[in-house]
Amino acid sequence: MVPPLALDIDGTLTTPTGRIDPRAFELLPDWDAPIVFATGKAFPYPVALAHFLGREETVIAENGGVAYVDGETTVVGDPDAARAVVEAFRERGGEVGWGDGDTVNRWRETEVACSPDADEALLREVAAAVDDVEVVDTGYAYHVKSTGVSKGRALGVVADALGLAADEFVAVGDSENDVSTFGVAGESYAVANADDAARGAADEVVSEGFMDGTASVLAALRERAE
Ligand SMILES: O=C(O)COP(=O)(O)O
Ligand SMILES: [Mg+2]
Repeated sequence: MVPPLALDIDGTLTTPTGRIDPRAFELLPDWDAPIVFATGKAFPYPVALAHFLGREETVIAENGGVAYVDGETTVVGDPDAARAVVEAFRERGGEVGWGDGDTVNRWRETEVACSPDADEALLREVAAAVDDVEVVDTGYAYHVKSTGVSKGRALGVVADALGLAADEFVAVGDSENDVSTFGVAGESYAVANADDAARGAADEVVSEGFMDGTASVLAALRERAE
């Protein structure tokens, strides 16, 4: 039996230019165990990915702020604190940086994401003045979120609902926001493009990056299960 998977999206299932790697559509639809898509992106993104892969919509979004499994949504964190930080950041001249429509934050319920081009030093300075809020850098965004909210904690909730333990999952990821997942999963892999935090937390750093790395982990898990 192949193991259940907790898969990060950006940097893990994508190409270096941010597209979903087409191999996701070959490898994931028939994976014969639960897959949890665990992302920093807003709720609709992993739901759409699961939907178009023909998988159960079992997802963790917003770095653990939102979890969805078996039709049940769990929302944790203090969006008002995150929004207050970003408001103060704006008042001091900071820009969230996604342009006019801002689809990055439009459906975000528990945190606020700022563009990688945003003024990191100013954002961190403003956030440091507010209790229980932190800034997490995924390489794709600076997330202003409640401390204590994490993908790893959400994986516990989701696993429980599936009748599994979090340590039955194999996790693959690439950044700081995957460290908590790596901490609770039974086995964890950082792809080669991973940041130092993810590399340090993973059981293994694979030699290939992005979907090349993830595909090699999946192939090894499949082989082991045969
Ligand atoms: O939304 C981000 O910043 C990164 O998303 P990810 O957690 O899927 O890598
Ligand atoms: Mg990622």
